[in-house]
Amino acid sequence: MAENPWQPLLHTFEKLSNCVQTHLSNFIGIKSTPRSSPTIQNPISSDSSPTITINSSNLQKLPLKDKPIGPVTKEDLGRATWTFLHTLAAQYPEKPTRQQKKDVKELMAILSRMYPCRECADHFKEILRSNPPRAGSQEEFSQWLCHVHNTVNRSLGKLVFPCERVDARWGKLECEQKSCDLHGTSMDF
Ligand SMILES: Cc1cc2nc3c(=O)[nH]c(=O)nc-3n(C[C@H](O)[C@H](O)[C@H](O)COP(=O)(O)OP(=O)(O)OC[C@H]3O[C@@H](n4cnc5c(N)ncnc54)[C@H](O)[C@@H]3O)c2cc1C
Repeated sequence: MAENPWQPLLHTFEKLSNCVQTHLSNFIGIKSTPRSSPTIQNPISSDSSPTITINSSNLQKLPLKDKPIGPVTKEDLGRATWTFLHTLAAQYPEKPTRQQKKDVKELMAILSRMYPCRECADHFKEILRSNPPRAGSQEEFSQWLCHVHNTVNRSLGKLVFPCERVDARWGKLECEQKSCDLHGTSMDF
């Protein structure tokens, strides 16, 4: 049988319509659910796929990209910031330049003033006072960071992380041809 001449056009239209639907549902965010139900529908799921139901307890642990659009919580912000800091420490050069060591100290000082959670920033300032940043090498910086993260963990009643496993937990970014690596110096500063 001859192919329907409208088929390619219909196919393109269907793809376009799916794309608009996905963007609209991402834009709108959470679908409303009956008041009696404490669950939230995942806006990314479509009618043809099984419905993923997210409740308020597992919602907290979802990566930011999978969360329905809404305000960032203190926990989201903390996880994202620790990810940034531990990744930075994993990529920090073995032999940093004088400028890189200075930048780490400044970054921590700025975090302690501008971190967008007042109580966390004040707490971090106190921690820095008794644990000034140590960033003479990659190992020194990642161990120092692990230690200060544990200080925050303890104050929140969380488990202490074994710092000898920090390199197994946090690695360098996967970038082609090491294009993300930070370069240090071959000279001793
Ligand atoms: C600078 C700073 C100060 C903060 N201060 C406060 C505060 O005062 N009050 C408050 O309520 N929240 C604070 N937070 C947020 C808090 O630390 C957590 O990020 C948040 O409670 C979410 O915790 P979580 O259990 O998901 O794991 P997180 O503590 O966010 O850790 C993320 C992941 O890092 C790994 N990890 C845990 N500990 C270590 C470690 N020591 N070294 C290496 N990796 C580790 C684990 O795999 C964990 O899943 C702060 C965050 C930051 C960045």
